[in-house]
Amino acid sequence: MDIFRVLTRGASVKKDFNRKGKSVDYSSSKKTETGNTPGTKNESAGQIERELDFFRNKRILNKVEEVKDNVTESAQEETVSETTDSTDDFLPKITTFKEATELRKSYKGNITGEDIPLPIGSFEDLITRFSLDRRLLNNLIENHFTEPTPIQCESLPLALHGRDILACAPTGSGKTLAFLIPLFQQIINEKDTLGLKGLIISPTKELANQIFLECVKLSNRIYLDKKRPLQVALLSKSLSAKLKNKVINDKKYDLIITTPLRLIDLVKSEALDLSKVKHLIFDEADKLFDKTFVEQADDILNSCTDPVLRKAMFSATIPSNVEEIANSIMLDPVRVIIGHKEAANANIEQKLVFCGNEEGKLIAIRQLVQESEFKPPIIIFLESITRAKALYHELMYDRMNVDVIHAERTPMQREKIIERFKSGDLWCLICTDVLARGIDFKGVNLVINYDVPRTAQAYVHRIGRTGRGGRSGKAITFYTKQDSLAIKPIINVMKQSGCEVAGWMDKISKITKKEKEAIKRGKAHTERKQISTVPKMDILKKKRKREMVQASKRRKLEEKEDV
Ligand SMILES: Nc1ncnc2c1ncn2[C@@H]1O[C@H](COP(=O)(O)OP(=O)(O)OP(=O)(O)O)[C@@H](O)[C@H]1O
Repeated sequence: MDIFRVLTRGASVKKDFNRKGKSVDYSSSKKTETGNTPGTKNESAGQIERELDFFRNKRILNKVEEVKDNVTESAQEETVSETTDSTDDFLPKITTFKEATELRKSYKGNITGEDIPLPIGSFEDLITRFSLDRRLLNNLIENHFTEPTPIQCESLPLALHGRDILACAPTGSGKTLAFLIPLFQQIINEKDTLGLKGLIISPTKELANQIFLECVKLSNRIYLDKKRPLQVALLSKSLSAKLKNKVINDKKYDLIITTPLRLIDLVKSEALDLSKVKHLIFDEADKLFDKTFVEQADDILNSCTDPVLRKAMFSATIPSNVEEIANSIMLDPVRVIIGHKEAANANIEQKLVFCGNEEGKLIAIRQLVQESEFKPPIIIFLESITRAKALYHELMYDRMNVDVIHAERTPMQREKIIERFKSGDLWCLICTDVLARGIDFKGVNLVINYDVPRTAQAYVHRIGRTGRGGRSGKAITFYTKQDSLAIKPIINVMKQSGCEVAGWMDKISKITKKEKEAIKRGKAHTERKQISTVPKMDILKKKRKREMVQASKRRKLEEKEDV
């Protein structure tokens, strides 16, 4: 239980994103990641914390201490000071095209577009090249973000040069900071303009909330002038109401994070003015430009009327139709691809399990529970609310520590369950695709696709809830006879991600044109039999009993009416 709690606690579990595949020197530490001094807690927990404290090298701890000292001295100071210069000796700077090519080769970066700036080799590189605000750098280091990930190396200089960006990088590779860091710097640069300057659009409330929490970390102690802190808001129901009723002035905020519908509603009721927005970011862009959201995304674009509006789209999957849309709405965009566009995160071990039929899936999951493979925390994805509920009842019946999240649960219930899962009180989370995108649970060990996802993209995002921040993870996908077409795109993702694929899988993975069309039209997924281990005879007996009770009630009523 201790191990589980430590593995799943809300605090960051970070691993070096060393781009050259070298390991970091994890020398002895002064403090653990949570700030506890080793030895003050029980030994086993302390041991585990040390193992998970990936940033526990002397260099970084010294830097954090140094930053803390500086921050207390000058919390509201804006200018970049010499503190950072002392780090020049160990932090790489990219100054030539040759160095840039080498770096890009190391992380398989494919960057296309006109006048592409050099990537950065370190966060400190941003100081010399872009006069990065020291308080922003301090906040990064204090939160143990000491080295940029590949997508950050590329996106930061691009955004700070004011370029439109279409970025595709693996799940869990740090895309959030890739758009947040330059956005904060730009808001600081535009401090003389009052009102909303930046907008981040997310497809789900959960993800919007998570991005907001990252913003809170980054904006700590940043003031735009002596009295005015940089103001970030999550567009919640209550904030919407306050803005509508003019309880809050809409000029109060510099940056807002929101889901599309809530924003459109405010704009239509003229409670929020987007005409000064200069930075518009679509996180999970392919979702926001698919048929569910595209109209709302279009409305948002039309409401942001500033002529120098900069746009950025980020996702782990960017299908070609989204690229076309991006090219039509962006100005000279730069396309950043890290790794293979159609692949899953390489840190995830992927596996397919044939279960024959629906009953076989329940047997398979119960078998997994008996085996060492079933290591919490675990997320299980299903294709519908009904099925998620049904599996929840089955596993509850087995006395498993499990809960379920889907669109029918209230925001409060969803929030509480997520908290319990993060803190380690909940071992196994069943959900629909509502949690498939963007959500950053630290240390999820296993993702189970109880139902084969409908698209290769959905698969990449679902399994991307594990193997995040440089950690490893495992994904198991159940399939039955009726999924013979649906698993073909999944096998192709596995191949692209470098997984070992058996000969028979390779053979069946070839998709004909006709099959491609069928998959597109949703024909690969026929209706599934309901989830239940109760034998058919028992279901029939129950049904007959229910009908008999109803018939008897009806008869009694008729008799009464006759009297
Ligand atoms: N430079 C960094 N150094 C260390 N950890 C980082 C860095 N950047 C991001 N992280 C951590 O990596 C994890 C994954 O980041 P993030 O959620 O931004 O991934 P993502 O690429 O947006 O994934 P997804 O595609 O699933 O949305 C987070 O816990 C984040 O705090």
